[in-house]
Amino acid sequence: MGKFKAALLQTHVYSNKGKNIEKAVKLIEKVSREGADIAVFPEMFICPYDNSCFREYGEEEGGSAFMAMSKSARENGIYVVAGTMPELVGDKIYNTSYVFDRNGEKIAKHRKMHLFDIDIEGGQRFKESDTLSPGQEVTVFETEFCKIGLAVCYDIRFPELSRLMAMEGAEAIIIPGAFNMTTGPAHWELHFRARALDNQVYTIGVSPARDMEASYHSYGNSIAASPWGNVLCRMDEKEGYVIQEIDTDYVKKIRNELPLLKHRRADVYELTKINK
Ligand SMILES: NC(=O)CCC(=O)C(=O)O
Repeated sequence: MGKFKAALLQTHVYSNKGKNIEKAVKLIEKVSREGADIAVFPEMFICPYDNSCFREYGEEEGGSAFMAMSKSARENGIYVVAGTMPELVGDKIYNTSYVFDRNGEKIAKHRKMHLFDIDIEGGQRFKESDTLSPGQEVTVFETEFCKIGLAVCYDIRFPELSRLMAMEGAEAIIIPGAFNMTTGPAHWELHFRARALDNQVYTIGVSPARDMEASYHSYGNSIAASPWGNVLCRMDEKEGYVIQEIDTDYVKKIRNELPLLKHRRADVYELTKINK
């Protein structure tokens, strides 16, 4: 089974958590009827992307958003990559993405590893580390189509992480994200194409729609790039969705024709995970 359809769901994030969940459930139903195999939501799809909101909107694993996504995956027989939500663990908050299979079972969980702390003169400033803690795990999950890597937004800027996922067998990498109006126009597409090209994988990035009333202005532009480095689809800033076909046979073809991963000089350099 080499082909699957991924729905990139560029949702508007309301200040009402329940409304965001309700809308997500309806969207899952809609795209599954339209033939999608995997529904992908954006970073913080149930919560405004604002440090002052993360604790209030957050939940422990198994909370209301988690359960709604699991139930909806099961009822519609579709994989759900539940964007991210603030995960509460004691005093800590993680920016966490859960993946549910067609039976509604949680099959993966990625806590954003690289915290988004930037301060660009005249542009975007954000300090996730004021409220969030970093994850420690590289995340790759199995589907009947292929192995898929999972990371969150700023994680895409660290090529080692995508390379580790490719080395663990990922043929696609899914990234719920929320770039902004300073770095988005400059780097968003470039990163998705670069990680796709250097690892010969599909990359899929899903953002919230832009809301100029919000404190953080998401770039939008949800995107999929091919293992050849081409853009397959790219949205604008508005709410909506795209269903994109992914063909894992094409990954194998590109890797056979241009065997970059085989040509690595493992005798000269290496990349290893540190198990603490
Ligand atoms: N939410 C994020 O991690 C934003 C990352 C971002 O905008 C970037 O430039 O990187």
